[in-house]
Amino acid sequence: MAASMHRQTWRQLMRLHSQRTATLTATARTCPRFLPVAAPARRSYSSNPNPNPNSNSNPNSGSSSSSNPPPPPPPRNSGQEVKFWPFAVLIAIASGAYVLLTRTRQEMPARPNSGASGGRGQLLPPPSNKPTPAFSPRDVTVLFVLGGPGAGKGTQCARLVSEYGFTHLSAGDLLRAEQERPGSEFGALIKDCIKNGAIVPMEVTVQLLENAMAETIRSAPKGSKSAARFLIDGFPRKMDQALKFEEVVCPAKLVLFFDCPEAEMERRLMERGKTSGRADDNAESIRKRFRTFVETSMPVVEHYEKEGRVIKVDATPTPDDVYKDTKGKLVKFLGEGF
Ligand SMILES: Nc1ncnc2c1ncn2[C@@H]1O[C@H](COP(=O)(O)OP(=O)(O)OP(=O)(O)O)[C@@H](O)[C@H]1O
Ligand SMILES: O=c1ccn([C@@H]2O[C@H](COP(=O)(O)O)[C@@H](O)[C@H]2O)c(=O)[nH]1
Repeated sequence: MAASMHRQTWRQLMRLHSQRTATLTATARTCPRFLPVAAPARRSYSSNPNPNPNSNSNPNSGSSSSSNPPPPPPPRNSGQEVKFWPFAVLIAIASGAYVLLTRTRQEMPARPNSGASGGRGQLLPPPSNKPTPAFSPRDVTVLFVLGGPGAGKGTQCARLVSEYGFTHLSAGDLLRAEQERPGSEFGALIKDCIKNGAIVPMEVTVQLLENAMAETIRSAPKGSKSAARFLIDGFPRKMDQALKFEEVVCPAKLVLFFDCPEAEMERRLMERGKTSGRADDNAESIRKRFRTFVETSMPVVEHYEKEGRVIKVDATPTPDDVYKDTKGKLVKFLGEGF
């Protein structure tokens, strides 16, 4: 008996549900914009599927007889219209809060240094991406010394040091020292690059040079003239090194370029290789070094030539003659006693 009543109740509920769905679908078809808004449909939702509460047209309602099951239990809002004003109030509060928030955001100054120009706050200037060089060219003079392998850079630097009191820093020597330094994490990399005439990643070489310059200046007697004048030999050999060094270490005053034919350089290097003990003074390494020089280092010389910062010296004559020429050109460029 109880089970049969239960089944009846479910049947009624199901009928009710299909009627309601049919009404909603019909409304949506004729007025699609109602579709997403569920609330209006609820307005007619009452315990009685008949919109007219007095009507008795529902076959399952009205004069109940003992054969008819009792009406289904009313939904929770039975006998009451669903109250919409609380929703309206909630929506109004939420909208108000949203508008307020939007206005406040518009009035906030843009985040400093964000690059945004919107907002009414005072913006800080955008940060400069250019770092300040470690040494100012007002206090420190840097001359780059370039030329092919064996052109005689080291030979001429030694003479300038003894006559004019420059500090000579050879990038190759610094790399070889780093390669031999116990515990160096770059030892193997440097060794491999030198043997193959390849360029060591610029970060390593630029840092070694900066450290050497700082150490020279730090340990020099007060007022020492040579401590602040550097001949940077065999560097920069690649454009990225040139740009990086001038950006973070010190802008160079000029480039001293020793120009020498390959055949002469090869002859000198093969001769030097008899006693130098250098891993790259052999025919195979020399060939690779020449190639790197032409492809990677000459563009650096050309870059500085375009800027009018190159002093070119013919490096074929004897060391004495090359030196005479070098001095004369430096005097012209930098002045007597440079
Ligand atoms: N003008 C010259 N005439 C003849 N031999 C020279 C001359 N200048 C230098 N040399 C000799 O050539 C060899 C290479 O010279 P140096 O070491 O000065 O060249 P480098 O350009 O510094 O070479 P690297 O780039 O390999 O370090 C040395 O043995 C040196 O004595
Ligand atoms: O800036 C540099 C300078 C040098 N190297 C490497 O060292 C060797 C030897 O240089 P030398 O000037 O002839 O002593 C060179 O062939 C390069 O492999 C470098 O990587 N970066």
